[in-house]
Amino acid sequence: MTDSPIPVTILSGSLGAGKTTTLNTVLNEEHGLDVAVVVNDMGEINVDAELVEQQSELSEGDEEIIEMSNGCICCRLRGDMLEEVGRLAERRDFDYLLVESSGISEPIPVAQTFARGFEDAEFDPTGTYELDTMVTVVNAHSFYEAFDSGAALTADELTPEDGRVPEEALLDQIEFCDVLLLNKCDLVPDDALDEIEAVLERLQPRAEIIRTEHGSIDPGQILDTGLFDFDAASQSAGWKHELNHDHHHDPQEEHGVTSFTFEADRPFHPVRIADLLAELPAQIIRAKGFFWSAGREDVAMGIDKAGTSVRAGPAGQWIAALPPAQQERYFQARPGIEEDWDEEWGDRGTQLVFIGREFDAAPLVESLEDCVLTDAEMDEDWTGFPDPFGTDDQRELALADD
Ligand SMILES: Nc1nc2c(ncn2[C@@H]2O[C@H](COP(=O)(O)OP(=O)(O)OP(=O)(O)O)[C@@H](O)[C@H]2O)c(=O)[nH]1
Repeated sequence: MTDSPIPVTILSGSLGAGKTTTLNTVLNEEHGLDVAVVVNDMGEINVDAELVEQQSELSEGDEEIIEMSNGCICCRLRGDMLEEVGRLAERRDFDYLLVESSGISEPIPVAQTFARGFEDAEFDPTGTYELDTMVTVVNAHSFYEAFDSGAALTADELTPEDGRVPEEALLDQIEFCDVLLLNKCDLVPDDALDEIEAVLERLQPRAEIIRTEHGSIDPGQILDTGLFDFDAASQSAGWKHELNHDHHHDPQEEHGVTSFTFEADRPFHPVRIADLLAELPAQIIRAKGFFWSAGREDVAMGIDKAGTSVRAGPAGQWIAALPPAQQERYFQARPGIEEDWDEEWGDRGTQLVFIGREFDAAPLVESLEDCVLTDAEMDEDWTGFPDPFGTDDQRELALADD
């Protein structure tokens, strides 16, 4: 074997989406590679690793499976995983590493672990491993059911360690990957698949979308693709595209999928916007961005809607609220910032992206406009407004089963 870095493919996706099935299919296909497998399962017993062992005819001894339980590789197990892959690398008797991450893993820390190492770990993977492909397996059937009933997008019942909900983990995984496998296509009618694919394209314009049944793919579609690019992946979320390119603020409708950006220079009334956010239609699959809530002239409020979960709360400081010396640093680091700088209010303002299906954007835009302060309210003392948003962090506003 040569000393060139060992390529790594990471498989993400919610519980039951078909990660293990895909893994088994790929391992059983002719791929001409000696593949080592690391499986991260959150359960006490690592069922997945057992399944992989039973199904993938390991008698030849050309595949090695490392099991990791009781934690998630994006959180507690980051160091452990590096230790394992470090141990594997010492032997170097394989030429490809395939990692199945738990359904609730955040893809960015997992990718970072391979691409940039992890400070507390003894093993530094850079140079030894090279992230090749980030794959997210999407359960087409859950999407279909969610579309039909406004139910959650994922059947995953585990809660990520940082208190996020599984739907947020799924959206993160969709928004940060190179290949999206739309699995369980056998359980969904073709016209619904077209619609799901249109939604996925809007959520993640950069990813290659492949429809699968029982994880059946050509191994070359996820092994040795050379597709991974950290910076490109970090910018690939559809909502970032919408925010960064102000080419269309008018609602864009295609294949039943609508997206638009809402902007305002004046603040929202805190109660009105909180009510609106709690009542966002189920057809809005993704909402992201920041807003100015009257009375909160120090912090920018953030919104994060992923499927049925909606969070809102303090997300960062307005540059205009920082001490002058710090402001100066922002001006230098981000030329062009002055263009949108208001003489009185600086960078305070609102920019929100909404992505959904079969919804009429006009009434929502109108409702958002009604949340903006009126001329009379602009002259009022905003500190007198009741403020339903918490002070700590973005918090859950509404859940599907509530
Ligand atoms: N009908 C149908 N069933 C599938 C398909 N892919 C997987 N399954 C089944 O769905 C169930 C879950 O599949 P897994 O591969 O274990 O899913 P996973 O993502 O690895 O799940 P966890 O490891 O538990 O998070 C299994 O019973 C599979 O046989 C598919 O395309 N169609």
